[in-house]
Amino acid sequence: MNQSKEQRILNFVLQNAVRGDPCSVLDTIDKYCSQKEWAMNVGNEKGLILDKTVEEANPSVALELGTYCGYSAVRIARLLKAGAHLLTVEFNPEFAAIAKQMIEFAGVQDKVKLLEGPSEEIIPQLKKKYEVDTLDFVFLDHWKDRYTPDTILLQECNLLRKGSVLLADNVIVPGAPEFLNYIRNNPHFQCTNYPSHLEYMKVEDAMEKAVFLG
Ligand SMILES: O=C(NC/C=C/[C@H]1OC[C@H](O)[C@@H]1O)c1cc([N+](=O)[O-])cc(O)c1O
Ligand SMILES: [Mg+2]
Repeated sequence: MNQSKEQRILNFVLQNAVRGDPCSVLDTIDKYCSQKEWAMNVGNEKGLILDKTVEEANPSVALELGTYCGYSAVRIARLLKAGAHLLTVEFNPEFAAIAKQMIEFAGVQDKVKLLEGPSEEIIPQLKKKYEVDTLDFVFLDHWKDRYTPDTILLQECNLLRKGSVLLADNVIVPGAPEFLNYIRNNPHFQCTNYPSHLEYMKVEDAMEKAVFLG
């Protein structure tokens, strides 16, 4: 049975990146996906916006929705302080298996917990099953029509505190118009838009930051 694109990306990393070096893993994925096969990693341009947002938030507990191959999980985990950790949620078992290997190769496995399943099932389990109090940072990069319901669910589950930072990828392409409408008209969030480009393409995209005001 021939390999998936995601398996080809992982193999390219295993053969060309430096084990235990997160930056080399990120650069190698970006090289493959810009030169050989496009893939939906956040990429280096939007990745720099993600880096700055994570550094500013300096989270103890971070959540990512939509792991895919683990590119942004590695990107976030490499910036976390000692004792901080990232919970990342992936619904697709094939992607989760690839991401697990990517995270381990990068050497950030001690900072990352990969949770397999639908976000709407996992979010309500975070407090009791995964011992989360509140989330300091949330990266939304999963199904675009889940951004709004999952943001509402995070609030209903009391997982946000005053100052929690949400960052959403792809608010232009593929687009999350209903999320933008929800979050920008919600008085409990302070929003900032970061224009950028779709990963590996000359297509406009943007990220939206939303700080929970409590
Ligand atoms: O669908 C996108 N992301 C949704 C990811 C979906 C995955 O996460 C949840 C589910 O397991 C699925 O495997 C996406 C699509 C494009 N795109 O250009 O098509 C670009 C991006 O950055 C994206 O995050
Ligand atoms: Mg994305």
